[in-house]
Amino acid sequence: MAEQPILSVRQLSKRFGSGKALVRAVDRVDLDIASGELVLIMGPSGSGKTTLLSMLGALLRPTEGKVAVAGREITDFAQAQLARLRAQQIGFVFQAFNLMEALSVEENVLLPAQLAPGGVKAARPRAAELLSRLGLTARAGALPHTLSGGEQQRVAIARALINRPPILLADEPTGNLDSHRGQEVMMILHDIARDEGCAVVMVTHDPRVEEIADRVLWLEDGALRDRRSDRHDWVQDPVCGMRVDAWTAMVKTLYQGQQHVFCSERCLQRFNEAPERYVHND
Ligand SMILES: Nc1ncnc2c1ncn2[C@@H]1O[C@H](COP(=O)(O)OP(=O)(O)OP(=O)(O)O)[C@@H](O)[C@H]1O
Repeated sequence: MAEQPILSVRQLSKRFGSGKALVRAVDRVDLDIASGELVLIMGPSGSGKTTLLSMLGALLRPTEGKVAVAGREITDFAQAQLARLRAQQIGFVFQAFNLMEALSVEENVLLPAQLAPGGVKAARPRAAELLSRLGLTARAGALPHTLSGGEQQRVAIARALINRPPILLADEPTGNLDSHRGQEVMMILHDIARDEGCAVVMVTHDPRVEEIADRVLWLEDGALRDRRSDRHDWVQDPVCGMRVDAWTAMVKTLYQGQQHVFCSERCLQRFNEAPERYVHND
């Protein structure tokens, strides 16, 4: 990576609990993210994705290791410094849109600008530009509950970008959206990464997003690896017959000592109802 990474972590670890209850949620992760890059973090449930993202966004202090934003180490920052850093350098988009219900769309978008040097007034043209870009101009005065899920998530994206942060962190941003709206939100994030030079790091379970990502990282048991360099391990879903990558599949079960992999929870449920229908011991 020729340029200095906008976000860099070294030997980053987070442990919860102790003794028998010790959880190594993130375990000695090294990672460099460049400006304008769209990076996906995927992995099974409970593998440490949210914990890693929270440390990347200075929302959670690591147990060990270092985090640097634009070459500046933030590990020893006091709470007030971290709050300023988050307000100015990092935008967050979550699965739950977390909009303020009593505020209009535009007021929601402008909220983080209160913490920016120019304040809300200076940010108004930027808010108008973002609302236009995200197709929300006509809804600027509306209250969030009158918007569709996809529109609400677009408001959350505009809010995350109001202070022109060089880093945008998104945790399951399409988790509450149908596939069409989800795809739309993904393309917006992709375009923003490209046009604004913003690094986008996204946690997702959605394999369709892989196509638009620059890098796909796989987190398992707290450890990270580059998934595209790994080979695929194609197997057949025993219920529907679909080709599934056993290496990355989320839905698996053990039956008679053998692992079976499924395309969805629905197929697993059907399998569990009558496994003997799908497993042939010949
Ligand atoms: N505050 C906490 N206290 C104790 N354990 C925690 C805490 N936060 C997370 N963990 C544990 O750390 C591990 C990683 O959790 P994390 O939420 O980061 O996983 P994830 O990959 O984001 O999961 P999912 O895809 O289900 O959201 C889990 O075993 C979880 O139970």
